[in-house]
Amino acid sequence: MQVFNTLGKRLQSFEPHEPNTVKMYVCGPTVYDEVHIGHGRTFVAFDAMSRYLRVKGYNVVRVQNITDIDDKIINKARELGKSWNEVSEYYSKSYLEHIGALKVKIDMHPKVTTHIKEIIDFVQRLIDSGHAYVANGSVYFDVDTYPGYGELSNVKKEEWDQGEEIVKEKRHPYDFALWKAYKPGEPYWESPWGKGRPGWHIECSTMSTRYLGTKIDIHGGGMDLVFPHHENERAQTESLTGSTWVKYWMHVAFLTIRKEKMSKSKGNIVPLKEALSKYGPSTLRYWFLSSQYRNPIEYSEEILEQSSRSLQRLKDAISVLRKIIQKGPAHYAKEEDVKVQEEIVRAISRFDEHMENDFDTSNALTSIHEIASIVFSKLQYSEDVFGALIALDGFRKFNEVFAVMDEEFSAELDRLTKVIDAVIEVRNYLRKKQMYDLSDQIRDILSRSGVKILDSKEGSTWRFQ
Ligand SMILES: Nc1ncnc2c1ncn2[C@@H]1O[C@H](COP(=O)(O)OP(=O)(O)OP(=O)(O)O)[C@@H](O)[C@H]1O
Ligand SMILES: [Zn+2]
Repeated sequence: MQVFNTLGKRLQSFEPHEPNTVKMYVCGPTVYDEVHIGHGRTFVAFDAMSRYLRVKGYNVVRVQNITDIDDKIINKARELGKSWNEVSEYYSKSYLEHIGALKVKIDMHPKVTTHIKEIIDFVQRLIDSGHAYVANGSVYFDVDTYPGYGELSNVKKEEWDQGEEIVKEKRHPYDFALWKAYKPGEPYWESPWGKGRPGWHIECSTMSTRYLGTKIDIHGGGMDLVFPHHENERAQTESLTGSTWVKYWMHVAFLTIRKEKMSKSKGNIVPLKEALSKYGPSTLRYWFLSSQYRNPIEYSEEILEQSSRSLQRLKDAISVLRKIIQKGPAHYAKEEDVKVQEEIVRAISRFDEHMENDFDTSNALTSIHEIASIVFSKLQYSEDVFGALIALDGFRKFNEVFAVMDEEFSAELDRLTKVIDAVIEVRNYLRKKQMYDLSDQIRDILSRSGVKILDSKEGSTWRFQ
């Protein structure tokens, strides 16, 4: 499998440190506003990667932090006249709820404020090893002590002035804060350097090494994090451990709105909770994954409606397949059927090939639509049960990665389908006996439960509305 490494900007073959385990750390949100669909895009991208890796047999451990103390949280609390922790607690709860509703599986959500001791310890070790220095109660990382600085982002340190308020106390303008000295009115923790709070970058180095050890396989986030955040994380961590920290640096392109990055600070967000209630998790995931993660996506209502229709087409194909299978029994496949079966198998292996190519969910999805086309143009008429079983398996595999049709593959649904089929059979009998009052009543009852019956001369079929 090939993955694109931001470090070196090239495709590399994927070989995790340990043969069966993938350790993944994704930078989570700063919780001062609602989680939005831009976050959704990035978090779902890593979710699909994890799911695919799990299908391949890896044990994936995903850690994603919550930044629950930061300038932006403090400012928001001031604006609202609330305490900083009221703000961060409210938004982190909302974040966890909605990212869960989006079916993003994260194993651990460590928060900065419950890891202050570990952060202080990390900073102290950087000071002890000569990579950091104390100035006026703050601690800065001495960038000149890490020769690899700039390799990840290709940004020259000399060209970067962090724009800190008190630059004078830094040895170089490009040094960055590991620990910020207390300012009146701000939250603080006690430390060997006096009262203060952690800088932004140090939290991810600390929490990642705390839970995943000193070597991780995938570290990622949105593209905006390459510089300075990940460049700084890398410098601190590798200075401390003395060895390569991350094997693959992976970054997701932006979700944009009116061609601009969607972000809390720009005030142009579509909250995830709104999008979830309007479109549901599956349509959102489908849209996010219909582009490869390194290509930007532009938000519009039309694109979501179109995604919903495309997804429905896949679900309709599954209904056709289920009917063919239920109808059975399997007959000996004709030559034509075998050709169709082979076509389906080829489409399924193309799905894999695209996923193996840097998680190209976009082309992988195209292969799945090819199967749907085969269902509608061929299987529907040939009613070849073997072909239908192969195709259904392809859809199942697709869903294990995309998680957009979970209802279609639940055991519950299997049972429900059988019950509805039985009711339809009774109704067909009633219609044959011209007992239309009763059969109409059944149709109305089913319709109220979201089951739409389609009558034709040959009999009746049904689908979920
Ligand atoms: N529009 C977006 N598209 C893709 N990923 C995004 C987008 N916005 C944020 N992310 C990613 O989500 C994670 C959390 O980001 P963060 O909390 O900084 O969000 P934000 O809205 O950009 O906030 P801010 O405006 O304060 O920077 C990061 O990995 C970030 O790269
Ligand atoms: Zn981070």
